Amino acid sequence: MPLLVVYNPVCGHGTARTFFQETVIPLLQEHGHHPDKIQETTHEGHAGDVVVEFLKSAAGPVSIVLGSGDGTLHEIICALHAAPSPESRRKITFALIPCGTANALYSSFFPSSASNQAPPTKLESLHSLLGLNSPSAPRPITLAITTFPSSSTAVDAKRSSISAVVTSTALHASILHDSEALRATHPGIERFKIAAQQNITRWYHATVRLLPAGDSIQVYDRSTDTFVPYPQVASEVAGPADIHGPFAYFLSTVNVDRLEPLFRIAPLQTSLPPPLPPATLDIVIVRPSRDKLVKAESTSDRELFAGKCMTVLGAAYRDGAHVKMAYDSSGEIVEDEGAESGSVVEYYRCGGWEWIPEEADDHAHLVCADGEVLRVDPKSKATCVATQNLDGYSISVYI
Ligand SMILES: Nc1ncnc2c1ncn2[C@@H]1O[C@H](COP(=O)(O)OP(=O)(O)OP(=O)(O)O)[C@@H](O)[C@H]1O
Repeated sequence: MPLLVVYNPVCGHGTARTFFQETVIPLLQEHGHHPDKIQETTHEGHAGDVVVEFLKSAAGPVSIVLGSGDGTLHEIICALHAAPSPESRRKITFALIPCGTANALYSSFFPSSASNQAPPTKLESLHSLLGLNSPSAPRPITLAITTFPSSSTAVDAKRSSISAVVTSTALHASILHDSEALRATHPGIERFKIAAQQNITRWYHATVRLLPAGDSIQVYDRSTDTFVPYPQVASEVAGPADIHGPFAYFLSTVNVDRLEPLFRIAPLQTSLPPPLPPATLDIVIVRPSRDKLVKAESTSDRELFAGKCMTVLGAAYRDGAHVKMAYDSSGEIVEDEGAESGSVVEYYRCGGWEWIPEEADDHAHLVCADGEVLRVDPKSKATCVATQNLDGYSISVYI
């Protein structure tokens, strides 16, 4: 099978070049795999161009050894979507080498946990390509396609983006927006925590419309630890369901239960894995209106709720404990409370969503797709839909 090796020398702590030259390429050669092309990226967007060019010269299914974070994989997938689609179904299987900052896809497929006898190394996916791990089929990945109807007539107006990890608005999109400016001084995940502190008191004004997968929208019921049909579509005709803001947190994931090795924000992706098909995404929402101690959108109430948000996000680092949190009768957050108290986190599984920001709220117009930050046009919306079919491509990861 044709083999391409691509690595991004500047992602994460900038170690990919040394790791590829000293470890990855020698290991491939030792096992009789001689790459058709080895390419170090030289600029933003380069990885996508390299893959599209390679596919023109290589017939049939291809393997790609990719040394990067999630953002470079995102660029490749977007470049495939922008390129003319193949006439026959094209299979692309990635061996991921986690060299980036967050490496959400890799750390979800090869998780670290207290119970791991031997923590995963950076070579697990490559070992599967080489047949050194116990045999398992490559895992097809679900993609989330976000489209932005544009009022702009500019030729280069960006109309869509595709995520293999996360699509978000609200706090998470603001964090990714602000953290990019901190990359030079904070190359590790601490830049996300600094940006979170800068944005934690903000609320985002929008309406979310949940879109069914097939005819189903599901909501997590923490009292039974199962998904149950979302009430508004239990009627005969399934239709969209609206959730009104303000929102503190709104995020959806495909494929991943975590955004960093220990930040398990969508834990049900692995504890209650979605059956396929149809393709679905998991949505995690935190809204201040569910907290009875929040009376108004005042500075003091936003500060009060910021503390609750930090508690929720902190619990995500404790193996996804936030999905079990509830408000007790005095409005304080407790864990594993009985069914009668209200969940702090709303957790949905469905086919997609629409985010319709209020025009006056500038920050509510930001959307993050795997680290790329885009903006909803005034009076417009973003629509995100899960799929396993990207044009003529079938994309998998060696696990
Ligand atoms: N030679 C290069 N010089 C500058 N930027 C580059 C180069 N090669 C790739 N890039 C850009 O580097 C950016 C960061 O890459 P990537 O997202 O993979 O890593 P990361 O942000 O460190 O990790 P993660 O996405 O997992 O948090 C990408 O936007 C990519 O376009």
